[in-house]
Amino acid sequence: MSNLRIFAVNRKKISSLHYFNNMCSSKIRASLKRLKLHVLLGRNYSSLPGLIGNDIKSLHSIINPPIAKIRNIGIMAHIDAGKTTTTERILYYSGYTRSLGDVDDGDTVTDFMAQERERGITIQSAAVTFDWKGYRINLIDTPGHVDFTLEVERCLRVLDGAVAVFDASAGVEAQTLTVWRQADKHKVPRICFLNKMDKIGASFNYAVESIREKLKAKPLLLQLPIGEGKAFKGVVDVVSKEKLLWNPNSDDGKDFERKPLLEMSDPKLLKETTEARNALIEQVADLDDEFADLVLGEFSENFDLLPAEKLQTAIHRVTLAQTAVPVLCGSALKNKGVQPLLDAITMYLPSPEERNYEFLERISRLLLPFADQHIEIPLLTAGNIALTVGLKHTATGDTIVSSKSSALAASRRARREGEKKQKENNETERLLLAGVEIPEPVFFCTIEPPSVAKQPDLDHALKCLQREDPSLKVKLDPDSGQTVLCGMGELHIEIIHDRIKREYGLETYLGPLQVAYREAILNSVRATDTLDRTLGDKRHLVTVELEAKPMETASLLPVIEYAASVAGDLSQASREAFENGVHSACLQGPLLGSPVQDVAVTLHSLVIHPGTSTTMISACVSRCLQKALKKADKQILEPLMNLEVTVSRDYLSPVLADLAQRRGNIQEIQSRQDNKVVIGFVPLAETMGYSTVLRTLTSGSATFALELSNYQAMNPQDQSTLLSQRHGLS
Ligand SMILES: Nc1nc2c(ncn2[C@@H]2O[C@H](COP(=O)(O)OP(=O)(O)OP(=O)(O)O)[C@@H](O)[C@H]2O)c(=O)[nH]1
Repeated sequence: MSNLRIFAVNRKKISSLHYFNNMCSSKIRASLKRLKLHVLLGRNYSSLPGLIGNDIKSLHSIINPPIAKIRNIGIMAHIDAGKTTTTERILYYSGYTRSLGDVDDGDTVTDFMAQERERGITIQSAAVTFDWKGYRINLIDTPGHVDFTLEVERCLRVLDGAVAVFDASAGVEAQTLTVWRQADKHKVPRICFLNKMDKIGASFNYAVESIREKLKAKPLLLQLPIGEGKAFKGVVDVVSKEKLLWNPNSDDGKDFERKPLLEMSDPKLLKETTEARNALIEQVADLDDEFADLVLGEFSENFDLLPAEKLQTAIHRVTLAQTAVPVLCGSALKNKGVQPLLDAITMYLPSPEERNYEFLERISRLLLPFADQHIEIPLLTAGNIALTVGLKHTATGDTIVSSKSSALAASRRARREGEKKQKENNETERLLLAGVEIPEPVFFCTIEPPSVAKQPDLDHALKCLQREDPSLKVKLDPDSGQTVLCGMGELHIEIIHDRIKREYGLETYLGPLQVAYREAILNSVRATDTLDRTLGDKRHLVTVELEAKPMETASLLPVIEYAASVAGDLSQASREAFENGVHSACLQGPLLGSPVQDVAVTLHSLVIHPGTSTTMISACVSRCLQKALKKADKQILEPLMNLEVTVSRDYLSPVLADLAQRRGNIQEIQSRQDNKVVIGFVPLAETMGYSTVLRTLTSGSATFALELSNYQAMNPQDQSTLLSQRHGLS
């Protein structure tokens, strides 16, 4: 951090968004070389926000908009709901791009990685900055595929607000639930955009109902659709009682008219809208006391007299308090409804200062991100997103602070905050950005460089990729010495493999993909062990007696207990040595060498000869525990996935038949318009290559989502087949 100049401002409450992308310097250099502001990959870009032509002098002013005018937002959704398409429209209408990108043509701004363009999916979050009606919007497009949930989480924790995009024909889908929960965890205010209103089967009411039921959220209907499916023409603004109709002859959706609803021309729509507006007013008044006072006082006789701005301000407060979510609708693909969505982002989502962060940092080398381009900027104020370089030891999830003492103060505060976590409106609650929770990987495989001489290059590439993506784990197989990649799914590992080739020029070889199993014991066992070793002239002698027993914790962390006879006599160093030994033994179970879950270990006796090193104590404990685990009755646990397949009725039977062969357990089959949604569980081991098979079975018409549910015991027959395979017996 040598070239980092930082200062902190304590007096004033300043919000700040510390989004420092941990790009490796080589990657940054590559990006800088590519830095051309106006031409990128054949797309037609407009100038930077606020810049007139190429006037770099005005850069200072564009970098520091008033904080109240900044919106740091993310777009999140289930895969294929239309995040990238919506983002493209947003960029186009804001003037950031001069042509409309298309996911299906592979030329979008935010999906700039080669893999994203080829596969038509978002993998890495991309940040873009643009202006809309005097507001500065920093927008992050996040991936929808479950293999990349960590990427979503690392974005959510720095966002001030988010737009949740839904496919209006499907409503809430599996991955929406996951990201919604993540957004709940990081307390990110949201608005919902029901996209694909043009699609056959699109249903505004159905989608709203699913938000209410599945997300347990209170939808505030700020718009009503005018027509659905092919008949979708525009929307009604419920707050202002206006209709917004897009010119059917406009090919980019820029041309639309906003007209008040009139009794003469639209009696039915006006009646519906008035009812919807009254319901909205009542709903907001229920959630916001200040607004309730206003409504009950001045406007109780006639809600029609209530000015739109008063309602908007109250909706803003309710959105910020996360007691309800505004709902809008449209069709990004057909260029309808995106401009009002932008208005809603500026109107209802909070500015960073409303979110109570307290840091301001200044760093000497700062870059402003424009998807895969970066422009160097002199300074950055609170609430903005920037990249910085040269932070060699930081990784995704770190919070950067201004000095050691402020870090200490922050951690003290965080501890205090933990103690009074239950208290509402805790001002310090958001001071430290919560670290990202890194999910345990479920798949692994070996990776080999093209030649031994290239191993250091591979190690370097993996180190860089891991810092960007902590859900990728890399370890050495202790027996074979091979490098092992552990990831969140088949696609995740495939993409890593691809990136090593494209970004680091290394052609690597992957071994077969293996499932990350776990092991558990079924009964209590006791063991003793003695280690007696003389190293140089020093004798290390230790005897341990311990007991391992099964326990339902669903955790890889062993529960450690001390028998009353030893508890008082142990020094802190011996305790730590014992715990280290237990942890290391639990990493490698006796059946497959997989981690051991659900185990409690009790120390009954530990006799240490004076001068014995703590390493030797740990080694003895570890060996003793392994002995105990070996003696116990054992069980392999396999990852079980929640599966949701959306398939048209015609293809339901082959999909179900295939799932039966994959040891699938179907819980429910729902109807969703013309589709069937199959919900159930399937062991991860049976999902390899599922996307290809599903595509073939359904002529590409089905979609699916997988998410880790839990680890379940394998049945004895499957377990013995697996063990024979692993031990080369079949
Ligand atoms: N009918 C219709 N199709 C849409 C609409 N918006 C997007 N699509 C299509 O839906 C598909 C997925 O769109 P994307 O924008 O890539 O969705 P995404 O949510 O970014 O997907 P991931 O990045 O893979 O998570 C593409 O084929 C789009 O053309 C819409 O408003 N109406």
